[in-house]
Amino acid sequence: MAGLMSSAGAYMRRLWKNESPSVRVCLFGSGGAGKTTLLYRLIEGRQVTTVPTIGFNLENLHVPSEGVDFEIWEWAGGCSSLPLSVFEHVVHSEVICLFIIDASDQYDYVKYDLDHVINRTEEAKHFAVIFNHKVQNSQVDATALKKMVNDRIRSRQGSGLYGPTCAVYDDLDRFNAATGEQLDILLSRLIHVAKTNKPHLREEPATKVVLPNSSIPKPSKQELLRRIEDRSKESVHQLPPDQFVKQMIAGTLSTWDHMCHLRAGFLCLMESIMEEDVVFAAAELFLRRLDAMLRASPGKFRNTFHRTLTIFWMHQIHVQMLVARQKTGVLPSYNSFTEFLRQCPELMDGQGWDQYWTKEILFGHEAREAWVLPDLKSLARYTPSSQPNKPKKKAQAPRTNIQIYQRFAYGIVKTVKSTDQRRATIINDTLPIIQSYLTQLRAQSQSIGSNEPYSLTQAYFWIQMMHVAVASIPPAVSVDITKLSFESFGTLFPDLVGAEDLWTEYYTPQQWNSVEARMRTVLPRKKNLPNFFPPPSQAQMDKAIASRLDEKYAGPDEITYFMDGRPSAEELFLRVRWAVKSTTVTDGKHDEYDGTMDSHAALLRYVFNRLILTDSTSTSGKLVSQAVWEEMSFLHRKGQYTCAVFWARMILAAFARTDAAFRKNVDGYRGMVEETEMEAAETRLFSHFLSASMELCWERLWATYYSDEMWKSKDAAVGYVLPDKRPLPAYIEERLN
Ligand SMILES: Nc1nc2c(ncn2[C@@H]2O[C@H](COP(=O)(O)OP(=O)(O)OP(=O)(O)O)[C@@H](O)[C@H]2O)c(=O)[nH]1
Ligand SMILES: [Mg+2]
Repeated sequence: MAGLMSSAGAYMRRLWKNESPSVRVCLFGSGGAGKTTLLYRLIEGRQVTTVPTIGFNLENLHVPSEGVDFEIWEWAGGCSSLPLSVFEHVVHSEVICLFIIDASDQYDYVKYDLDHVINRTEEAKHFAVIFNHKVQNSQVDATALKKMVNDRIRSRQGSGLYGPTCAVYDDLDRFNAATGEQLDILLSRLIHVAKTNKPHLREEPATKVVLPNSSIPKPSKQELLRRIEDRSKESVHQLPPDQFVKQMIAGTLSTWDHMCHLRAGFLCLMESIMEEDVVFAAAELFLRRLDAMLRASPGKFRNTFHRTLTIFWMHQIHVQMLVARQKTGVLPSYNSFTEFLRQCPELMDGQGWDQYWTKEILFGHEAREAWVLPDLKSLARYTPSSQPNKPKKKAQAPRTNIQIYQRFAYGIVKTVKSTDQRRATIINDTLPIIQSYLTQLRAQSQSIGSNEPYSLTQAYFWIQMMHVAVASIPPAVSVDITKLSFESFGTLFPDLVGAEDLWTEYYTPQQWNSVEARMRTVLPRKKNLPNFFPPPSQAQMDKAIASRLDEKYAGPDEITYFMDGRPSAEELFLRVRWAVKSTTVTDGKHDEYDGTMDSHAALLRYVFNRLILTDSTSTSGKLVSQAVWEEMSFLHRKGQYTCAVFWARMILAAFARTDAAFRKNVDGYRGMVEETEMEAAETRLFSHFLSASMELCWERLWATYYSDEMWKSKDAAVGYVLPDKRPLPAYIEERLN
């Protein structure tokens, strides 16, 4: 089992691993110290215009003459808010940490950042402090600052617990990141450290000392299994699942112990298993039930309302459910909780949280009310091991018009479900899109599709079929089709999605292929279109769930086109058109942003408008990234900081990828004076922009970079947290020009 589970750390290390033999350097320092300036002085050999770094910049520096390659990670200032995960995953025993201080800053300004970094880089190979003398020959006397920094570093080194070798490069008293003065000395020192083996400072290896949270010894596996056996004999655990839930809500359970918590959590997870954010959906369900229980019998049970702990346990149970699924091929069943628990007795240790949080954090007010990330160790994540014999699921590119119609039809039905717009409006708006898509495909290649021209009747037929299919899923079932990929949906209705000749039941070939049917919707001659289908069987539902989970937890070697609910090309194509259309009628409003499809499109449009109006080459012009950040910062105020950073970076990266022709059109747009002309041009540009980066229209794009646990944390709301799945694309302003 250990092989199946790996900690987030191990997963990220694999993704972020130093594949090349380059030496990693981490640049830390307070905001505005000159880290970015130093980075690009090294990389580009000149002074670049910088903006406050969002997240980090990552560049490679080759020094062929010395045979050394550096991989430099420059972190945004204000390191004291950098989360533990940065240090855990990026700093290891071969890493050089460089802390830059603006020599004109006060010690009070830098000390928190300095302490934060020192306390978290014990694994590093070398730790050095350098002073950036921004203003040369200035009156500022940095002697006091330098002394305090020296004292601080010495005391750390003298503590005997600190691993890295340390140096304060205060002899470089003219060092300047912008002009590059004394940069050669800094570089030669870094090269020297890179080429030197890590000195052994002490006899025993330098291990991080984590003070145990409690002195109570951990129960053994036998002990935990014994607890499970004992408790499961109690009447409360003999109750069938439905009864258990009923009695919980009614406040009539005989006890409310740790095993009851686990069972209630397990059942909530089973009910939420198809949700996109299973753990969070289940946690909310659990807390609602808990609340009902506490109200129903005031004083009977201890109030165990605690959001962070609830999410923690949901996460732990969920990981074990996925592990069980990988072992046996199926999810544990609703009725087999005790059996499930025997496979993972560690869940029975009610103190299990103490490896992850300090008590101070976990039992503070904030963690009780909101989801707060662990401060000791990242949560273990489920990463499926690759199974060489398992057939790989690959999305097939649609070959025939029917397959294309079906995918579009499914996209339409999903759109109807997930936006406020009326079905008829959506269909009317979408049919021309399908037509243009097919025309485009026909123009691009002769071999794609069946080469049949667009047919209104055919398009409409499949829309109707998909709609009826979706409507025949019983409402009580927790299958939310807005979260199902087309492929998973196909497992629910194999007779519909698999059967390309379904139309023959309704239309004669003559009618189906007639020119008339192309131009307008003709009604079938053989049989009326259906109003309902038989609902999917339980077996088909189970298959759809399995397919959805396979997609959601695709192994690293099968990161396919679906990865975690990524919409199909047809769906993205629709989303682009929708985004353009919905934002052209009414301009989006900032304060309504809630991350849904409609508000997301409005956000994109808003930022895009600002982007194309910002002429960074004019003297009065703002930097593009600055303008984007200004436009996004309302999200920051709304407590969605990481979200703001993420979309700012994604939009900027997409903008940086646009081609010369597009930029030229942007210039043309800026030269326009006529308002209506400008509006039309802006819409055209927006449409071009999104068509080139269709993924931007997917409001859950973040899910390919972040786990739900990271993204939805309080930490991500108030500050920037790093993606734990893969790094964001880098962006620097000047590569735009
Ligand atoms: N004159 C002078 N200005 C500098 C020097 N280093 C940085 N600056 C200026 O100081 C400001 C901040 O520099 P950055 O390199 O962006 O600072 P940073 O440490 O990356 O800042 P954050 O990313 O916000 O943490 C910019 O306006 C730079 O031009 C220097 O050596 N001399
Ligand atoms: Mg910077």
